[in-house]
Amino acid sequence: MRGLEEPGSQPIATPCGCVKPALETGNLLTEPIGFLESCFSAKNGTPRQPSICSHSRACLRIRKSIFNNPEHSLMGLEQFSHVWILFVFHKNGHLSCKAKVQPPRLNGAKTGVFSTRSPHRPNAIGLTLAKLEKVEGGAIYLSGIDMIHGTPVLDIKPYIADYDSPQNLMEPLEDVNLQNNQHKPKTVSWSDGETDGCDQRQLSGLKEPQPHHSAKEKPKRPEDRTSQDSYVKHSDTAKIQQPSPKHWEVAVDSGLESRSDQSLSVAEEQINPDCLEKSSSEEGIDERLRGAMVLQRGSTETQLMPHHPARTADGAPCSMVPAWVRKAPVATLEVRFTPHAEMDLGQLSSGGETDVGQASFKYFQSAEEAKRAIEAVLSADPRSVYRRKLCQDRLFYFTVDIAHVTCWFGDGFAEVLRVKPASEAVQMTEPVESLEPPSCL
Ligand SMILES: C[S@@+](CC[C@H](N)C(=O)[O-])C[C@H]1O[C@@H](n2cnc3c(N)ncnc32)[C@H](O)[C@@H]1O
Repeated sequence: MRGLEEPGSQPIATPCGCVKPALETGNLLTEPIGFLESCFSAKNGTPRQPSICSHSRACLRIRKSIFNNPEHSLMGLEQFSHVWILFVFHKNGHLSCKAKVQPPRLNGAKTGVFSTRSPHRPNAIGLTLAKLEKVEGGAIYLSGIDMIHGTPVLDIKPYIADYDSPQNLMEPLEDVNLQNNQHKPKTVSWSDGETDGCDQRQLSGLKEPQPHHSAKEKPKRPEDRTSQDSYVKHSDTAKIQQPSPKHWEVAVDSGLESRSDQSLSVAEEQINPDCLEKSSSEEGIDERLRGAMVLQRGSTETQLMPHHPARTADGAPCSMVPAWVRKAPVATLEVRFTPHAEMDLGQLSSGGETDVGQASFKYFQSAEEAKRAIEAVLSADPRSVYRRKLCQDRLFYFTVDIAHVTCWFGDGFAEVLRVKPASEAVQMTEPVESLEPPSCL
């Protein structure tokens, strides 16, 4: 078999004579399809993953320089509930050449850049799974985002659970009685269904995990199943059906994102760390990271369902993440507002007719929604490791929509002290052209 040749770094001349970087070289000359209008104006206080703050909002207008009729490129996208957004971390300053990084969730521990979602990576490309609120002409409206205002977006792809989430991989059609549109109860036992092949197949040599669900847990009868249960089946079998918004949520909840929501009772099995020695030492992983991995299988309460595909139809394993992704050494914080901050927030209005001089939100629909967004951002502890460790008593500021938030952090909590109108509010209606950088990225 022929090995892959190292492609030349020279651009290749096209028949028309102009010199363009060839796709074969992997040197893609990117052109943003649009620049994001986001409720987050700066990196500070922007959630580290989209799942942290479901109320965060953004709008992306496809540029006319990409497609004469941008709306044509979005045709059909409205049938999807979620989209992948590929973008450039344009505020990184420079491309990173560090092979190891220190993700804030690891509180100072190092790990290889490619085992993280760090913005500091060789090609500065970000990937966010966002909820698609609506498609309007040549624009899409998103929620649950972690990108700042002005972010250059390279691509949009529909999120398809069947392809994108190992937990949603298809089961054989025979499992479902399509005619009656009812689920056939499987004859599989709990332990059959859930003591999956992940460990045996992929982690051979590891201690065999014990099933952790009690004997009391029984397979649900069809009539007892929740909407979450039925989503799995519907998505497997009737793909052209438009899922209800409730089902959309479920799809993401069982997806791959790391969550700040520590209340999720994730069913997990701690695997003998010794067995990871080879790969972890070879990768140079930080000593503090050694230890358990988690088989991603969802919560015992909601996801240990007999038909939930803990492994694929052909017995392939489900997905795995290291334990730190779900059980980070960084605690979730309690968030409080001082009476003063509550009053400040009440004075920011949700748009429409406002009293003279009253600032109004561009992205949030109400002060209550803004409050929930602020709580979500702070409970995930948005501080850098440096700040967390060395500047504990410093005030922390960030801007979300038109709210400029001042807070401080104590032991296990964050307290919002003031919420003032930001002097330079992020404008949802701002002409896109004004966001575009002069020429290159
Ligand atoms: C940890 S990254 C994850 C982004 C994406 N979900 C991913 O996994 O690739 C998210 C952080 O990147 C930073 N960020 C967002 N947009 C950015 C941009 N345009 N340039 C540089 N940094 C950005 C913010 O500080 C945000 O908290």
